[in-house]
Amino acid sequence: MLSEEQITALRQKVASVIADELTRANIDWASFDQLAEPSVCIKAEFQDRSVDDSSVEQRPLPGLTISKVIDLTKVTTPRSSASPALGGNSIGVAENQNVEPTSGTIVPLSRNHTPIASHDAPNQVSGDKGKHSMVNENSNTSDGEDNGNNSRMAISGLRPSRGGIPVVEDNTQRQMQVVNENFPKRRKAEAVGYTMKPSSLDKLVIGIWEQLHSGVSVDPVHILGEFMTPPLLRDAISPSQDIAGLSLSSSGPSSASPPDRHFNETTVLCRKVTQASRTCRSIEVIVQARWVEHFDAYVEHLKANDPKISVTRHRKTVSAESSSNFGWSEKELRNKMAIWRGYKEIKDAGGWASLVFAGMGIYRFCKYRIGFDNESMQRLRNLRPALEVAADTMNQNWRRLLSIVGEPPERMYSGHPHDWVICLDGSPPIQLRKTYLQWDPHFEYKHIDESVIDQAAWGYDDPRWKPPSSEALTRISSLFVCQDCLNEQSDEPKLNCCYCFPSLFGCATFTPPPVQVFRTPNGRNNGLMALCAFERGAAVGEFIGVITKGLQDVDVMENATGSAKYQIWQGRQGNFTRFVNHSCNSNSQYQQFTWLDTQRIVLVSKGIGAGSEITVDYSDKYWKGLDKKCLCGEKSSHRKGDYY
Ligand SMILES: C[S@@+](CC[C@H](N)C(=O)[O-])C[C@H]1O[C@@H](n2cnc3c(N)ncnc32)[C@H](O)[C@@H]1O
Repeated sequence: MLSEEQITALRQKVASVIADELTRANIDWASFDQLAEPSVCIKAEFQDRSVDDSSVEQRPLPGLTISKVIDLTKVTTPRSSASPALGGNSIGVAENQNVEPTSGTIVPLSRNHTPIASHDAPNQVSGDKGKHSMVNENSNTSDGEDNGNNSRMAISGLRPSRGGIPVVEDNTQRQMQVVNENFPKRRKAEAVGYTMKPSSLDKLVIGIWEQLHSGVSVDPVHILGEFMTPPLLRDAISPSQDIAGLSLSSSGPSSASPPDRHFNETTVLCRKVTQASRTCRSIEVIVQARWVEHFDAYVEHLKANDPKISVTRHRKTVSAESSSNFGWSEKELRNKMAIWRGYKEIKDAGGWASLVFAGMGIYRFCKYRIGFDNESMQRLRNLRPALEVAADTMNQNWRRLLSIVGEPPERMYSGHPHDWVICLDGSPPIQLRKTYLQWDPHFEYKHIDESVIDQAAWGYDDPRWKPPSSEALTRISSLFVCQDCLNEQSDEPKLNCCYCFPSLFGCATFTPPPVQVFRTPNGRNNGLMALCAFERGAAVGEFIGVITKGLQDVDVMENATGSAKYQIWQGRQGNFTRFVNHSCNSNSQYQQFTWLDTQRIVLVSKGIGAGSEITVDYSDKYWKGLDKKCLCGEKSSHRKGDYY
């Protein structure tokens, strides 16, 4: 019995031999042009060569023969290289269907899957009846459409999915669809929470969200002790050193550091200085805001002690004393104080987090004071809990900065950012689980970044596995080729060349998506809000959950590769896409995308404004026969007749 590693090595060997043979063969590639529908026939037989008798024909081992005709039409016919993102004809679903390759593929694949603990298995969770289900019926869901290409065991590190496709009736309600068409024209989505038109306060607030979600760390540790180490730039490039780092001085090349070390050390130093500077900037504004408070308190104190003198007079006295301490003219101090007072007002409304995470725009905002009206400040007040949840859960040490101004350093909100549900009226955030207890007293939700395979349903197989496209066959050096842009895909950022959804796949930095779970005001329980704008075509996130099958009457996304139907269940674990509500005029849609030969479902923006609720169209099928009314409120709803 061969081990899994041996089988993988065997596959790789076979693949590379075929590739070598193709290179060696004197193929007139130019004449491919003349073939209307080119195909290649690959035959491989595993034989026992130990059979001595040359007169006996070597027989192939039963069951281990590959014989496949591979359609190359798509390889030789130029395709659009546009991203699967919006705006082109290259929307993933349709493209992916057409390039469904055969089992004659030679790309080895081995992916590890995290099995879910049996107690997490949705099959074993009862009491979830009456939840919703979503379906993608745009892929090759029919077994018959597979053209008999199920025999993929010979070429993939994954074992083929088992049979036993669950019986899920076609007319099951609550099934959502992945869109398989160009985007419809749509009008601008209306913001439900904080309308952030790009001006004054809106810009400031968007800047705060961007800072919060950029992964920036404001921690006093960045300025305390970081620079106590020996000077990092002691080997700075001097005029006597050439740019390649080779010393031209008499001490010779041995004393010089190589350029890569210079570069790496400078990168570290630069990062530290940038972090420290960012942290100092935050400290600066909070201290200045606090200074204004102390200034006002001092004036009040003087007034209380000497009520006969006017407040203006007392203020002048304190200003004079301060300008002398700062070493500025009184006018200079007045100008600066006006800006610092702005910081204080922002802090009073939006809390300390709004100051600490404000971008550079806060200076301009406070200098010109455009938008410092009551309405704007009320909006900031409503935002405060949301900002604090995001700051506490994504930047655990930010409150330590506050001890400089005598505020408690303990965070108020712990856990995952989406463990908290924000209220639009500024009332305190609610724990996520509490918003579901009325339906399920034991509700818990585990936030995960990668889908997990329900082992009880699929063993160690991933039913989302898709055989690589025929393009992949022509580019043997690339292990994984994007079926949309045809570039090489890799989890290793240095190797990856596919930028279809760079915020999700193949790029170095993954920052938390700027979204927050919020309480809908009109009976839809929770929803998902975009804190920053998502450009049309940008990925909001991947639909993550438990890959399972056979669930009925619970919320699932249904999808299929050529040979396997599967469901993604978000009832107990998943990501924020679980909170996306339906709209008949949605501002996002689900699209299929294949990453490393594994099918994914990506929530893609159709143009989402900062502060808007993120919505998708669940499809008619989802609502069919469902005892619920659509509350999206869209007048233009094609379900208007049904639900209003
Ligand atoms: C995937 S969940 C979305 C998140 C959900 N609102 C929550 O709080 O968990 C789908 C469910 O949300 C509710 N929902 C979503 N969109 C809705 C809409 N337009 N009108 C009414 N209910 C909606 C329905 O109960 C639906 O079954």
